[in-house]
Amino acid sequence: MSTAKEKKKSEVAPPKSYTFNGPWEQLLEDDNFKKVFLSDVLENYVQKQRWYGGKSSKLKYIELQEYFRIQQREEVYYGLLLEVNFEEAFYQHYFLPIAFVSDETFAEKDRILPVTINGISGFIIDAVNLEAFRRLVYERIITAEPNDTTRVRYHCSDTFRPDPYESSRFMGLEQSNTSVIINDTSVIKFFRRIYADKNPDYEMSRFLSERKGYKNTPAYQGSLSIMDSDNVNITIALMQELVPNQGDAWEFMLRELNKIFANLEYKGIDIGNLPSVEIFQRLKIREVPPEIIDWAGLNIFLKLQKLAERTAEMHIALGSEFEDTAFTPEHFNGDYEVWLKNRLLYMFQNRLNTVENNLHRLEGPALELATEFLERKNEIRKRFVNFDWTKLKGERLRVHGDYHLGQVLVEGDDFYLLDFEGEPESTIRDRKVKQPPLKDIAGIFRSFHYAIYATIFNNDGAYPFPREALFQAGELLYRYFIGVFLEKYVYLIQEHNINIGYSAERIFLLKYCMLEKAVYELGYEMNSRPHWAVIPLEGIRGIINDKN
Ligand SMILES: Nc1ncnc2c1ncn2[C@@H]1O[C@H](COP(=O)(O)OP(=O)(O)O)[C@@H](O)[C@H]1O
Ligand SMILES: O=P(O)(O)O[C@H]1O[C@H](CO)[C@@H](O[C@H]2O[C@H](CO)[C@@H](O)[C@H](O)[C@H]2O)[C@H](O)[C@H]1O
Repeated sequence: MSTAKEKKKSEVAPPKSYTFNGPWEQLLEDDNFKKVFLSDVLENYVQKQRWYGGKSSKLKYIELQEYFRIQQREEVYYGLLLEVNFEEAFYQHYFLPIAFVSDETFAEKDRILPVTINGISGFIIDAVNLEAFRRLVYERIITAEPNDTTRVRYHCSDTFRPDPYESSRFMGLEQSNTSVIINDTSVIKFFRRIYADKNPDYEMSRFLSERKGYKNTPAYQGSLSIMDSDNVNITIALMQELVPNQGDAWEFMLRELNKIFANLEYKGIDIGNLPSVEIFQRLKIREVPPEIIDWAGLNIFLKLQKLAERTAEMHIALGSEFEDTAFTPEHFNGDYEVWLKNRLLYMFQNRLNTVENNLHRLEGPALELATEFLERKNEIRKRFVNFDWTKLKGERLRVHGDYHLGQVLVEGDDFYLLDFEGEPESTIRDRKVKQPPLKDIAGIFRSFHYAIYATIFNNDGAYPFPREALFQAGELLYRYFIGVFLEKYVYLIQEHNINIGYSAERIFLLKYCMLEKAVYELGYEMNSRPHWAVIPLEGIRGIINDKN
């Protein structure tokens, strides 16, 4: 491994190419190559990648944490685990598979460094671009030995009946990892940001689909992991069934909401006269007033019930384990309370700081709300401190952890739940802590609220009503959405003896987790799309103004 001292940057100009007089299979044993490769060459490359998560920090230097061979017979690629160190005194790990290609047509994308190896000129590129690499990984997974104990481990699920390799292509969607589609039936997701542990997406996918037979997530088919020098199992790639779909539930919800808001004019609805309902009141569809059904249509409520059903089934599966301690349910206790409060107070402080430092980037209602957020900081902090485990009787389970409409695929009238990696900001250990399942419910409710506000903001002027009236209609609709969802969800959860507490406990946890999520979102938006910060700020105000 090269040292930080060796890597003091930018004293020499970046090399234009590298010559190695040995075979490709020995390239990474050449210290000089590593020095050149890890210099500005890789730094410049990495910082341009979509999957690079350090864009708001200052890169100091890159070290090669581990490397391993991804190999089948004579065909060899390298998997690199890069440690990216930042000026701000933290680091992140990334996975980069590399290949050597001499034919330029294979190196149209993601060229990292021109090299000459044993007299043959070519390029080092990101291997994911090569069909041969994707094929090799697929074939190694489907032919994996049942109990692979080698350092580079491939695993194939007993429940998977693979076909021989035929084709592969990039998923081509906006994402933080890199997914490729194999044979139009499987998806291999190469994790880019790597954590020194089993990835929760792998753990949850395998647990839910292989062990519990939960049908509404893509079936686990296999994986690639490595044992690092400390004997820790690190997930590198996850292979799952490709679920045919018509897009995600976020896009679906935005389309539905646009129709619902357009109906206000089209159906001549008097917003001030629409019947109201208590927030968190459970509602069967027949209890939703006819005026609301007439306005929003029955279909959206049927869809919400279906989503509630699939969500409840996920939690029922997650709450039904009695052997594997990574998944067995637990009760609230003092340790959890201390962990939770520490984490949330730290996050809250970080948000205050971010908002204070970025007030100048906000204007109009966002600025007003952000100022109110800062003024009411003690009130919000008190809400986070107000958590007393001795009053809570429900269970904690492994949960989705970052449940929102963008993590749900729509397939006909049904839904598939995806991406169990957890909140990008949390540490890997925190993501595996058992939480009240209502944390996920709070996540999806925040997403309903987001979708309602995004519809109003994105379609400025499209609905001929004052903005305040649209907010009023939106808040009302939100109450009916969550009422219908809650009724179905709580009914199913209780029918399967998962203890999420009595009504007062449930409402306390929902509000607590919704405030947590909205404060989390405020940081996410300030960092990635400040013009959306107004949405979580509205959410925070709504939650703290509700005194019950
Ligand atoms: N198994 C799958 N079947 C169909 N589409 C999928 C599957 N896995 C992912 N997708 C699509 O790819 C997108 C990104 O996947 P996701 O797992 O959320 O990636 P990332 O963790 O990199 O953000 C999803 O929103 C979904 O549209
Ligand atoms: O999907 P990711 O794991 O990357 O989640 C992050 O990005 C999400 C945005 O893509 C962000 O979600 C927030 O915006 C959504 C609309 O774009 C909304 O549906 C969610 O409710 C809201 O939280 C998520 O918080 C973040 O972790």
